[in-house]
Amino acid sequence: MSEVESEADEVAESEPDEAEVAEAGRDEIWIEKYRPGTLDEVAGHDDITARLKRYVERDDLPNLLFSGPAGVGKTTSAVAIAKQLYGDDWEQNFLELNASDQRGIDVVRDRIKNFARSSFGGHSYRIIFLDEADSLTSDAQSALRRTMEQFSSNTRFILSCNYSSKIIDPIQSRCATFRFGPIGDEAIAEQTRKIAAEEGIETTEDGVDALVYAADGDMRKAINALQAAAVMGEVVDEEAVFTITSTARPEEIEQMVTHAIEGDFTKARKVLDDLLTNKGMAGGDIIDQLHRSVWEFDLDDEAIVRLMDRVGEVDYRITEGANESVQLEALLASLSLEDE
Ligand SMILES: Nc1ncnc2c1ncn2[C@@H]1O[C@H](COP(=O)(O)OP(=O)(O)OP(=O)(O)O)[C@@H](O)[C@H]1O
Repeated sequence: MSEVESEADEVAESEPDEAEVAEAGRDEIWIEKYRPGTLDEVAGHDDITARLKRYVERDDLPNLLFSGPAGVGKTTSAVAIAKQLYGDDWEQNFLELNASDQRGIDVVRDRIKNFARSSFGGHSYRIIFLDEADSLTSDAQSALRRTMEQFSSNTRFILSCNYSSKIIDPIQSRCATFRFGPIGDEAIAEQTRKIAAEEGIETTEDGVDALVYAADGDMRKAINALQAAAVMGEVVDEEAVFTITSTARPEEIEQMVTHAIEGDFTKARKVLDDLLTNKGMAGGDIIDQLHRSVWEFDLDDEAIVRLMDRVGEVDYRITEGANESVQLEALLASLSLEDE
């Protein structure tokens, strides 16, 4: 194994988590240090923040439902609303709960009731932020709906979830829904450049592009990757970012698919093996990258259709627990056979 490979192997074994990032010599986790404090600072969701600001200005907040993928600013926006409404008192008037609390929904309900019964600082309502609301069963959601009604005079709920379709209709109809999409590339690039400048970290242009690519719309992922890469070396470049995030370069994915489509299964399998073994990538992530990149490859329409068909099938099988490398090899094998 070459030096570069063994180095890649070492760092790719596990993606650094937030605690490791903090331990690695930095005082603070950057996602917290640079969490926007106001709605104006929330990047990439101008329409949403403009509407939320109007509620705050009128001090007239309805119940809210925030839906969208991880790391795009749902919690951040809820906290910003509380900060803008309550100023220094915001922590006394804002309760953050996780609906998937290990101790069960009864504990969550009790905490909601205790918080909603009390009042603080003469405000007419307090805010309860319930994260992962879509992890509640329909029965638990029905109970939550009754609690929302019971305390509607002095409490506003902000529910956060990945999929609003998993929230029962009676709750949806009691909330104003905001769909937070993945954050745009430009907003992620701008935020990571800003943080790097404040931290005195040098980034190359291809390093920022790699952060944007690896983050795939998730600002938390981009900032964590920047911090982890900054711990690794002087300059945050493409190499550092792809290594630290266990992300394949788009060229590697293209190479793998092209070999397979040209009928050279052995070469295609070698690239796959390198991604799984040396770069420590998960099969599901390779499928995600394949899915994202297909349109950028120089393939004819028929090849794209065939590939997408296989990607859908393999994605489903991996999600259901099938062996990742068997599935990916089978995908490459079927592409290789098609050409004959
Ligand atoms: N729109 C954004 N603008 C600026 N920073 C952001 C934005 N979204 C996320 N971040 C950064 O990522 C961190 C995590 O974001 P946040 O907790 O708001 O994500 P979330 O959408 O609530 O995700 P989850 O569903 O996983 O809880 C923030 O502390 C902040 O540093």
